Amino acid sequence: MLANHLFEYPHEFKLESGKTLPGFQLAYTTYGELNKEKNNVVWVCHALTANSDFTEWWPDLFGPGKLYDPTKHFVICANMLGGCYGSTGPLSPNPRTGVPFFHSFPQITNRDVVNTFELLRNDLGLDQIHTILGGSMGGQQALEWTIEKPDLFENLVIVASNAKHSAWGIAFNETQRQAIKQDLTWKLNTERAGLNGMKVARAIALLSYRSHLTYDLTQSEETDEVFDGYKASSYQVYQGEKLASRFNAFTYWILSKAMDSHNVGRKREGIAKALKQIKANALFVGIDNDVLFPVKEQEFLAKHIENASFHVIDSKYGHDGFLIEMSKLTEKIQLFYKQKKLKPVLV
Ligand SMILES: CC(=O)SCCNC(=O)CCNC(=O)[C@H](O)C(C)(C)COP(=O)(O)OP(=O)(O)OC[C@H]1O[C@@H](n2cnc3c(N)ncnc32)[C@H](O)[C@@H]1OP(=O)(O)O
Ligand SMILES: N[C@@H](CCO)C(=O)O
Repeated sequence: MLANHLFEYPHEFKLESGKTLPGFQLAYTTYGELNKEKNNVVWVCHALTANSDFTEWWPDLFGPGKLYDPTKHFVICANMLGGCYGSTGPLSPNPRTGVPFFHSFPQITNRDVVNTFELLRNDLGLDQIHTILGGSMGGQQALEWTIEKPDLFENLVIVASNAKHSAWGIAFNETQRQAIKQDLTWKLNTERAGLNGMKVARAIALLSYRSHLTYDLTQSEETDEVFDGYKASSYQVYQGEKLASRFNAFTYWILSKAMDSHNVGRKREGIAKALKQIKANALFVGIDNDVLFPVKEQEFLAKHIENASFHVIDSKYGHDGFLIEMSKLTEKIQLFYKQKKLKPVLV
């Protein structure tokens, strides 16, 4: 029932920057079947390093008997443009030259990513979306889309995200890109260029994805006798290695820049006016201890959107709690449907 597909867009695609891509492809995953009324669509937007297989990184939400059940819903998620899981990105061959884009891949924004989703949606003939869900960068994209197409979405669920990427978030991303830049291989046009720098970038990022409390609870030494070779140190190294086995520095660079450029108010006369466009019933969930997308950012969103609720998940994990606190997140979404008297389950 879980199926992978490819959408090819063979025409020139204009980016927000004014630059163009000579077409693109999106690799996407679906789970379940579209019903006759075409009203059972659940669209998921993935975060920075995740992929279109939502059952891998949000396993508790999707499956038979779960909140989003493939016997009732048609769940879809596309790998974002610029990524490295099958959609067009910096390692894809540039049809204009026949060799991978590498450093020549143009800068993209969340709005560009959403425009590719919109082309896919049209191609599939989906003219209503029951619920769109996204966390972190995926939440930024879900928000962009519900602003751009207010009549398309019935419900919007956003976790640990924001209306505009914060100065703090940009500073973290820039520091990570500086680490990539320091890697002497970064200038090369090879798949592994900048990979050691990216390992450091991931280690830096982890400091913003977790919290003081997380490290305290999971990486503290058990004895007073240690004076080198700390658990916290090997954890940082390991996390860099782990990402390097499934990602590349070009995509890391492009997507972190896309995140930095996130501002729903751009060319829409400001954030407040942009958020007023949203017609969907909205749920914003913040994660306690999230230093990267602090709960005040989700509270702000809820305040500026009609029909919005705001909840906080108590967590010791910080930002990554949006991927880890599955049962608490499921409860919040169930409650949202119940309070709004909405039917999450369609038959
Ligand atoms: C569910 C998935 O991970 S799907 C895989 C793709 N992931 C995605 O697409 C979404 C993004 N995912 C993520 O960001 C992360 O996977 C999270 C947030 C979901 C979970 O993070 P994790 O890194 O798995 O958890 P955590 O921080 O507890 O680290 C555990 C790993 O660190 C290792 N580790 C823990 N402490 C130490 C230490 N002191 N020194 C070295 N290694 C350590 C563990 O052995 C474990 O290794 P493993 O992942 O190879 O089993
Ligand atoms: N752990 C998340 C963090 C960004 O939200 C990821 O790697 O995508």
